[in-house]
Amino acid sequence: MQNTVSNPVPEKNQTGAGVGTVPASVAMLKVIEAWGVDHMYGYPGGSFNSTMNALDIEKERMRYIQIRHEQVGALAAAADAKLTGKIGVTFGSAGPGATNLLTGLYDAREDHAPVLALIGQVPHTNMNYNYFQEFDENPMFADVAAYARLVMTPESLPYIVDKAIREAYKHRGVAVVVIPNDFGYVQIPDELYSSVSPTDQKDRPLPQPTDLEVDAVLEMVKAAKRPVFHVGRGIRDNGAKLVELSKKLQIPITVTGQAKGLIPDDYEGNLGMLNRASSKAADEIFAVSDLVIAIGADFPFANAIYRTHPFKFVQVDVDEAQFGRHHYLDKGVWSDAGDFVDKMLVRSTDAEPSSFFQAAVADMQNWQAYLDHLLDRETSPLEFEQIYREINKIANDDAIYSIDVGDNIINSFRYLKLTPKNKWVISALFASMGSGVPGALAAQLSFPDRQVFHIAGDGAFSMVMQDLITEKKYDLPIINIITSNASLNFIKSEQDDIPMNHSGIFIEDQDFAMIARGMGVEAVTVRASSDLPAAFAKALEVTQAGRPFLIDAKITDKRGIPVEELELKQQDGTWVETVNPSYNANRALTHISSVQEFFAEYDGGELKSLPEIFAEHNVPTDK
Ligand SMILES: CC(=O)OP(=O)(O)O
Repeated sequence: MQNTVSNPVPEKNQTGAGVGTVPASVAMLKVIEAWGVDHMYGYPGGSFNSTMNALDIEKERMRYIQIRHEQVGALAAAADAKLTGKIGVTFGSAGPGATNLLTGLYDAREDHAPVLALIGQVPHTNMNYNYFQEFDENPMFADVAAYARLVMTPESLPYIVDKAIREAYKHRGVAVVVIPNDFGYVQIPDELYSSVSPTDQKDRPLPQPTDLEVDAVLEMVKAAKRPVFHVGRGIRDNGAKLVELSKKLQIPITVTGQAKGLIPDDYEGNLGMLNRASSKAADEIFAVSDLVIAIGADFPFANAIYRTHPFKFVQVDVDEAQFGRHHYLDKGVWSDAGDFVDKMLVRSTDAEPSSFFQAAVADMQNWQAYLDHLLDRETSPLEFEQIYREINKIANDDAIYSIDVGDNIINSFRYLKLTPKNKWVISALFASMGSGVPGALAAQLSFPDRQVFHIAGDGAFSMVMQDLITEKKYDLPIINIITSNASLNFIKSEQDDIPMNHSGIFIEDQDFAMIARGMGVEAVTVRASSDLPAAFAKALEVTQAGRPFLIDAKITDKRGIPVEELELKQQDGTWVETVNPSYNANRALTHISSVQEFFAEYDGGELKSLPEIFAEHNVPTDK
């Protein structure tokens, strides 16, 4: 009765090469391999040993990446999916191994990343007896997963995993398969996996815009005086076409967090991101726009930014369930972003040169000059800008960036110069602190020949720093840059913006270089900008030799200019810019009465207000 579930004891040294049969767990891995997956992240536990056995059998085809906390594995699988578009795979054993996955799985769900999570379960004969680490796992995953199933027979395991992968792709989300450990050892007929035939995801038919829809949008563009694009990750590799459209229709571009780099940062009409991580130009131009065309964009700050401005709103989205999610619709176009842009190019004629577009470009150039001026300074104690100067100096043109949550999101947006050759991974909607190390692991594993930067604050890094061990174990030559200022500085700024004392945001400073060295990773500490060139030269030397490196950059807790505090209103037919007083209630800036004072507070004497720039470009002030 060797092959029955009632006697699931594994044979030693199973090879998976039995005549016509194979362990169910091996059959499952072969399905996952057939979908083009070559590595998965996890940490073993007793309830997962049948799959660990299969991972040993399949080690030539499936690389097991041993992370040191399941949350890191789940976040890394999500990052794999965000970086490659292909499904990421992670696992955890029953009980705590399963619960530890949740943060990463929610991150995947929120950022529409297809992820398969395999969950260990006690042997089926022990289920429902309150057995060690046993609990009913499916209800817990019901919310995060688009598909969650408990495997009921060994023979169904390869099918259920294949189905789970299809569901994850279809919903661009999480699929969970819970596997009673004993089932994985059972020999099942090998045709149960060999009949699996993955579908090429690129062949998925995408909704197309009709001529009528595109013409209606073009009419709205003609009627608008200050149109703006807001572009998300849905634009994928069509950034160059959007630049062409932006020039042709004279419409400036703003982007979402995940779309950084998809439109070259050096395109003059790319104003960058909105809201707190924004450029001044993006926030200002968006605030005065009378037509927003959102293309493949999800935007978590819609209630703060979209709904507070009176513009007409066009939404172009590949997912018909997303329409109206962020703003009432003047026009919805159910379409792939690239196909929409293609058709807009074909059906439009060149717009007249627009003073509004020129003013948007000038506003961005003025902002860029301000940033360059801050980059060029020398500072001791170290401020954050010079770190970005050094990164830009040594970065390859196809470098990949994993940026953790906090001030580094704002600063990376402002100071890193990216093009579509680069890749960038963040935890955008779930904003999970601790996503930086996992993102870098995923980047270096999926793209072993490319340079990978990981930038994190001390708070975020200390949540996952044990996984420097993983960088070391697999010789992943990641450049880790920790900006440490013993403060949760992003949260400090939020507390500064409301009337409250600082509470709970100061954290113990650590010697992260010493911690890294303790884990076998070479590292240095820097305290002044003059230390940076040598530190980055060492980082290059070590990573080019195939080893990870860490720079612990001790920075001040200075806040970058909070451009989201600027407000634009029309008064007597002209635009007036002020600083929103409600932001300043509890800090030294309460005395500020003009935007010029506000700019000066942040070393921005050369910054111009938007009404000044509008005046220089004769932008009509009518409503
Ligand atoms: C979350 C947070 O405040 O991080 P940082 O200190 O890096 O800004």
